[in-house]
Formats: sequence, structure tokens, C-alpha cells
Amino acid sequence: MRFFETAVAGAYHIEPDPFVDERGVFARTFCAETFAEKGLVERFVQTNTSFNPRKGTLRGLHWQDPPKGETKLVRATRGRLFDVVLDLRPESPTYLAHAGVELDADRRNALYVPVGCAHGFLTLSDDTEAFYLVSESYSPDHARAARWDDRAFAIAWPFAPTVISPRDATAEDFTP
Ligand SMILES: Cc1cn([C@H]2C[C@H](O)[C@@H](COP(=O)(O)OP(=O)(O)O[C@H]3O[C@H](C)C(=O)[C@H](O)[C@H]3O)O2)c(=O)[nH]c1=O
Repeated sequence: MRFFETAVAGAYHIEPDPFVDERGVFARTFCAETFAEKGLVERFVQTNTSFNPRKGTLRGLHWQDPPKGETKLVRATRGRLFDVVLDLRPESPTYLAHAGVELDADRRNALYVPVGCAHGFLTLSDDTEAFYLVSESYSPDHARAARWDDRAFAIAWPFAPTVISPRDATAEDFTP
């Protein structure tokens, strides 16, 4: 695995090192030892998957407040998606910055979203599936949302969503 810094401190775009032979492709997609060596979270307690039949589906931007903050390791296991990490850590040097990465099932790349950051994605093809490891269990009482088009963030999405939940579409303006 190769780790590339992004515009958000502590968030990494991860490219696999695939082993290709006549049978096909093998790639390690997570390794606790490697993650620990890099100072990243290496213990995950939940995995999530979301299947999105329509291109233009936007989920997010979501996070959980302390003490249920989540680190996420996100990949596309079908199709392609534009994955966004948004820094909501006031103490961070990149506070309110974001990074967007295209995750592609064929590339098998991933995005590491550190705790304290919001996460969301826009699907770039029909039948896109996201799969992600999460370091904290789900807690509705700590779940928070920010709006994809909030001017506080000026996120450069590839295009506007055509499918979005009422909760996400009406999330309140972010107040620092
Ligand atoms: C996240 C979650 C949700 N749920 C239940 C709650 C709802 O009844 C249903 C759908 O939840 P929601 O509409 O929040 O699903 P998404 O909009 O895909 O939420 C996710 O979207 C962005 C991209 C994320 O990064 C988070 O993982 C997560 O917030 O699943 C659970 O039972 N467990 C869970 O861990």
C-alpha cells in the first residue's frame, strides 16, 4: 500500500500494490501493522456498505461527535465515487479544509478519514457500492451532518447530486 497526503492533515489517499498473475489480482487493502507504523488507527470495530443504484447519489457529510468520533477507511467496491473528507477539528492546521478523491473499484484505492473529520461521497456511476471500516460503533445520539453545498466549505463536487436524503439536503449551515 502507498500512502499519499491530502489537503487535510492526517487524511491519506491509499493506493494498493496489486499482485497480478494469470489468476487475476491480489491486493492487501488493510494491515494493522502498517497502519500502526504510520501512526494511523489500526483497530476498527464496524464495517459498513452502501449500494447506490443511481449516479449522482450523495451521502453525507457525516461525522460523530466525541466520545464516539470515527476514523474511516473508505473504498469503492463497485463503480466509482467522489469521496470527500472535511476537517472539522478546530485545533487542526487544515481546519475547514477538504480533500476530494475519486475512489474506483477497479483501482482499489481508498481514503483514510481521521476522527474529527466529516465524510461524504457522490457516486460517479450507476450501481456504485461503498465499503468502509469504522473505528467506533454507531451512535445516533452523536451523529451529525453538514450540507454538501454549505458555503463555509466551498467543496468542489464534480456535479450537483440528483439523489440525496431529506436529512442531508436540509442540514443546517455550519457554524464554527
Ligand atoms: C451509519 C449507520 C446507519 N445505520 C442506520 C441508520 C438508518 O436507519 C440507516 C441509514 O443511515 P443513514 O441514512 O445515516 O446512511 P448514510 O447516509 O449512508 O450514512 C453514512 O453516510 C456517510 C457517507 C458516512 O460516512 C457514514 O458512515 C454514515 O453516516 O442505517 C446503522 O444502523 N448503523 C450505522 O453505522
